Amino acid sequence: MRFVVENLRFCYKSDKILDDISFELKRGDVVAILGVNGAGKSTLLKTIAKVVKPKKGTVYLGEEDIHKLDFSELGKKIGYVNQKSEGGYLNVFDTLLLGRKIYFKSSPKKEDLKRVEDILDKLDLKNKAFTPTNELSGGELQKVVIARALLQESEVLLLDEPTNNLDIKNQVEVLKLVREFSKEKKILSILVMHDINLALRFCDKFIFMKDGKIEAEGGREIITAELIKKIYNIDVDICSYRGIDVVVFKN
Ligand SMILES: Nc1ncnc2c1ncn2[C@@H]1O[C@H](COP(=O)(O)OP(=O)(O)OP(=O)(O)O)[C@@H](O)[C@H]1O
Repeated sequence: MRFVVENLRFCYKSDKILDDISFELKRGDVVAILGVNGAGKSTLLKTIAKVVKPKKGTVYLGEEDIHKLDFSELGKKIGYVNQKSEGGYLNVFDTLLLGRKIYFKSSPKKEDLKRVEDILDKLDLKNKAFTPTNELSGGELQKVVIARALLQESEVLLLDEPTNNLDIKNQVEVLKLVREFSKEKKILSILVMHDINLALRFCDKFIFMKDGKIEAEGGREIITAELIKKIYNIDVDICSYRGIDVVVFKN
């Protein structure tokens, strides 16, 4: 199953924010979208998720133009977590159960409850299960909204800066889980990220944006000191530590 973004263009009033964005990805891939502040990364996710309407272009999932689907159909195909989440009066358990709502009618099945319990355990949130989400810390809330999106098991998962607010252990836990879900359930995960080293550890494919356009895309072989200089205007070395590529900035 192919996921194809074709000639997307988006403007805020007269400002062109996305210009002729095209790429093709496949299910099971974990993809990082990288680039400087203001490059258009969040706008690209919003345009794919139909939060904003493109001026031009199409997004296909298989043969289907996903922008022609209504919102409930779209929800089954695309999960989207934006940069800023707000808590509410529902507790963590019920909030997570909402992620399973498309799989049951009036009451949840045993399987749905089990899925929620498992993810609470994996993300170390068991002790917060009955806490209203508006009483969580920023990082705890971030984990809950990502967990809810994972439980939805949509075909494409869009996460805008998923490790924002998270300490280093939770950054690793969340990205591990996103990767596990993507591989097990053949979900295409597209993540806006700033930390290139985390992206290198957890993603298979990289899309670098600059001024609303794609500057480079591909596997880890595209991440070179030249590309980093071109995108961020900083000098780096790319080293290998225990077989892992690491980007280190030079003084
Ligand atoms: N609601 C809006 N109205 C007008 N312009 C906007 C709006 N939202 C974003 N923009 C502009 O669109 C451009 C792209 O913003 P976007 O949030 O997509 O960038 P980004 O690459 O995700 O940045 P960051 O890394 O800082 O989150 C920026 O120049 C921003 O000022």
